[in-house]
Amino acid sequence: MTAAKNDGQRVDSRDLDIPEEPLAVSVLTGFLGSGKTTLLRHLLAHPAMEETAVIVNEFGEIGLDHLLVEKATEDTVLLNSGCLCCTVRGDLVEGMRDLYKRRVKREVPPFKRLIIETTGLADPAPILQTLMTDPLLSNRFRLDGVVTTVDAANGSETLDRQLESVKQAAVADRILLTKSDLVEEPARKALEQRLHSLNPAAPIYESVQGAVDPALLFNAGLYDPQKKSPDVQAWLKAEAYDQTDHGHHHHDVNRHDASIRAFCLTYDKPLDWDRFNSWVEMLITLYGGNILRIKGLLNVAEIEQPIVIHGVQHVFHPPVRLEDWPDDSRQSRIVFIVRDLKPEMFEHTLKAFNEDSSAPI
Ligand SMILES: Nc1nc2c(ncn2[C@@H]2O[C@H](COP(=O)(O)OP(=O)(O)OP(=O)(O)O)[C@@H](O)[C@H]2O)c(=O)[nH]1
Repeated sequence: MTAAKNDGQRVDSRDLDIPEEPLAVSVLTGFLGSGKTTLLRHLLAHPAMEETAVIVNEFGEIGLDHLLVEKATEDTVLLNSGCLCCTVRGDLVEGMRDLYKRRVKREVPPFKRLIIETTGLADPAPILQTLMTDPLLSNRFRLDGVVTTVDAANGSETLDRQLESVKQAAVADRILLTKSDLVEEPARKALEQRLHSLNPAAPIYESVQGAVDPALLFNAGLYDPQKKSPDVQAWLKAEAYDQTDHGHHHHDVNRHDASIRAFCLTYDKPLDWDRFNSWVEMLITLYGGNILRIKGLLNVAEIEQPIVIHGVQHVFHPPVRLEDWPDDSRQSRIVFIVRDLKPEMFEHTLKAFNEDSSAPI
């Protein structure tokens, strides 16, 4: 089969390398100077990271120069390891589409994984939303997870001063505590505890000079590519969240993270799908910006299999129907990370929408 190129030449589709599955994307975020580039350097030199492309969504300089050997195309460089790196100074969506196009046309090596390094000042939520909603990107890429670097030496102070850094830690699937060589054990433990209460489900790993096993940081999504099946328990980690005692959180109003709450709602009866959707719509309309992340495993009336939902602020992935329940429980479990909102409000409104027949649907 042939297709017309913009310049009028014909392209033989046998020349195209179209990936069979969406490519895994990991978002690497973390505050300025927290060690993102150092981590990338280490990761990209690891044999397990072959077939990786990196987009550095930065305005500053890229610190990967010593690894560069060859220019693949104008703004893309091939690293020693065979990985690919390009800098997107403008629009990330354009950059990703362009990189995908070049991969399909075999102009760059056939990478299977993409890491996006965000600028240190970024709120990662809009980037996650873009990945989930852009129609061209969401078919070609799937979000594997968010890796957040936190500087063990300055992390606590940064969390005090910069709301962005709190959000970066709150939406992480994996947290990497960097520069742990620079702090004493008690200070590191206190920071770990703080990060854990911000985001109870994210494992925290330590690293010095970016040294970490890449296997710990990737494959954080619902779908386990090794087993070729979803691993919903590892993904949801409902048991890590505060289930009942809403008073556990510290209430130091001078700390940004005092405003962040992570909790799990459970619901025993099957949910009415329309009512549940109306509830979510209500939450998004009224509080979208304050809902950093929602993940859920739902028991929906008249559907035997569980339904998985995943949202970031205003945006939701399309719900996924799994083949089977991960355990014997048929409870719906929804985990939230929110800002300036009370768990009780979620609990009461979920009940009202599902059980009060006069509630709007
Ligand atoms: N002692 C020590 N220094 C580290 C470690 N990791 C990174 N650094 C240093 O911290 C500084 C900042 O690290 P980068 O990797 O550039 O941090 P970044 O997050 O990419 O920084 P920006 O791109 O500015 O946001 C560099 O001087 C690193 O050498 C570590 O584990 N221990």
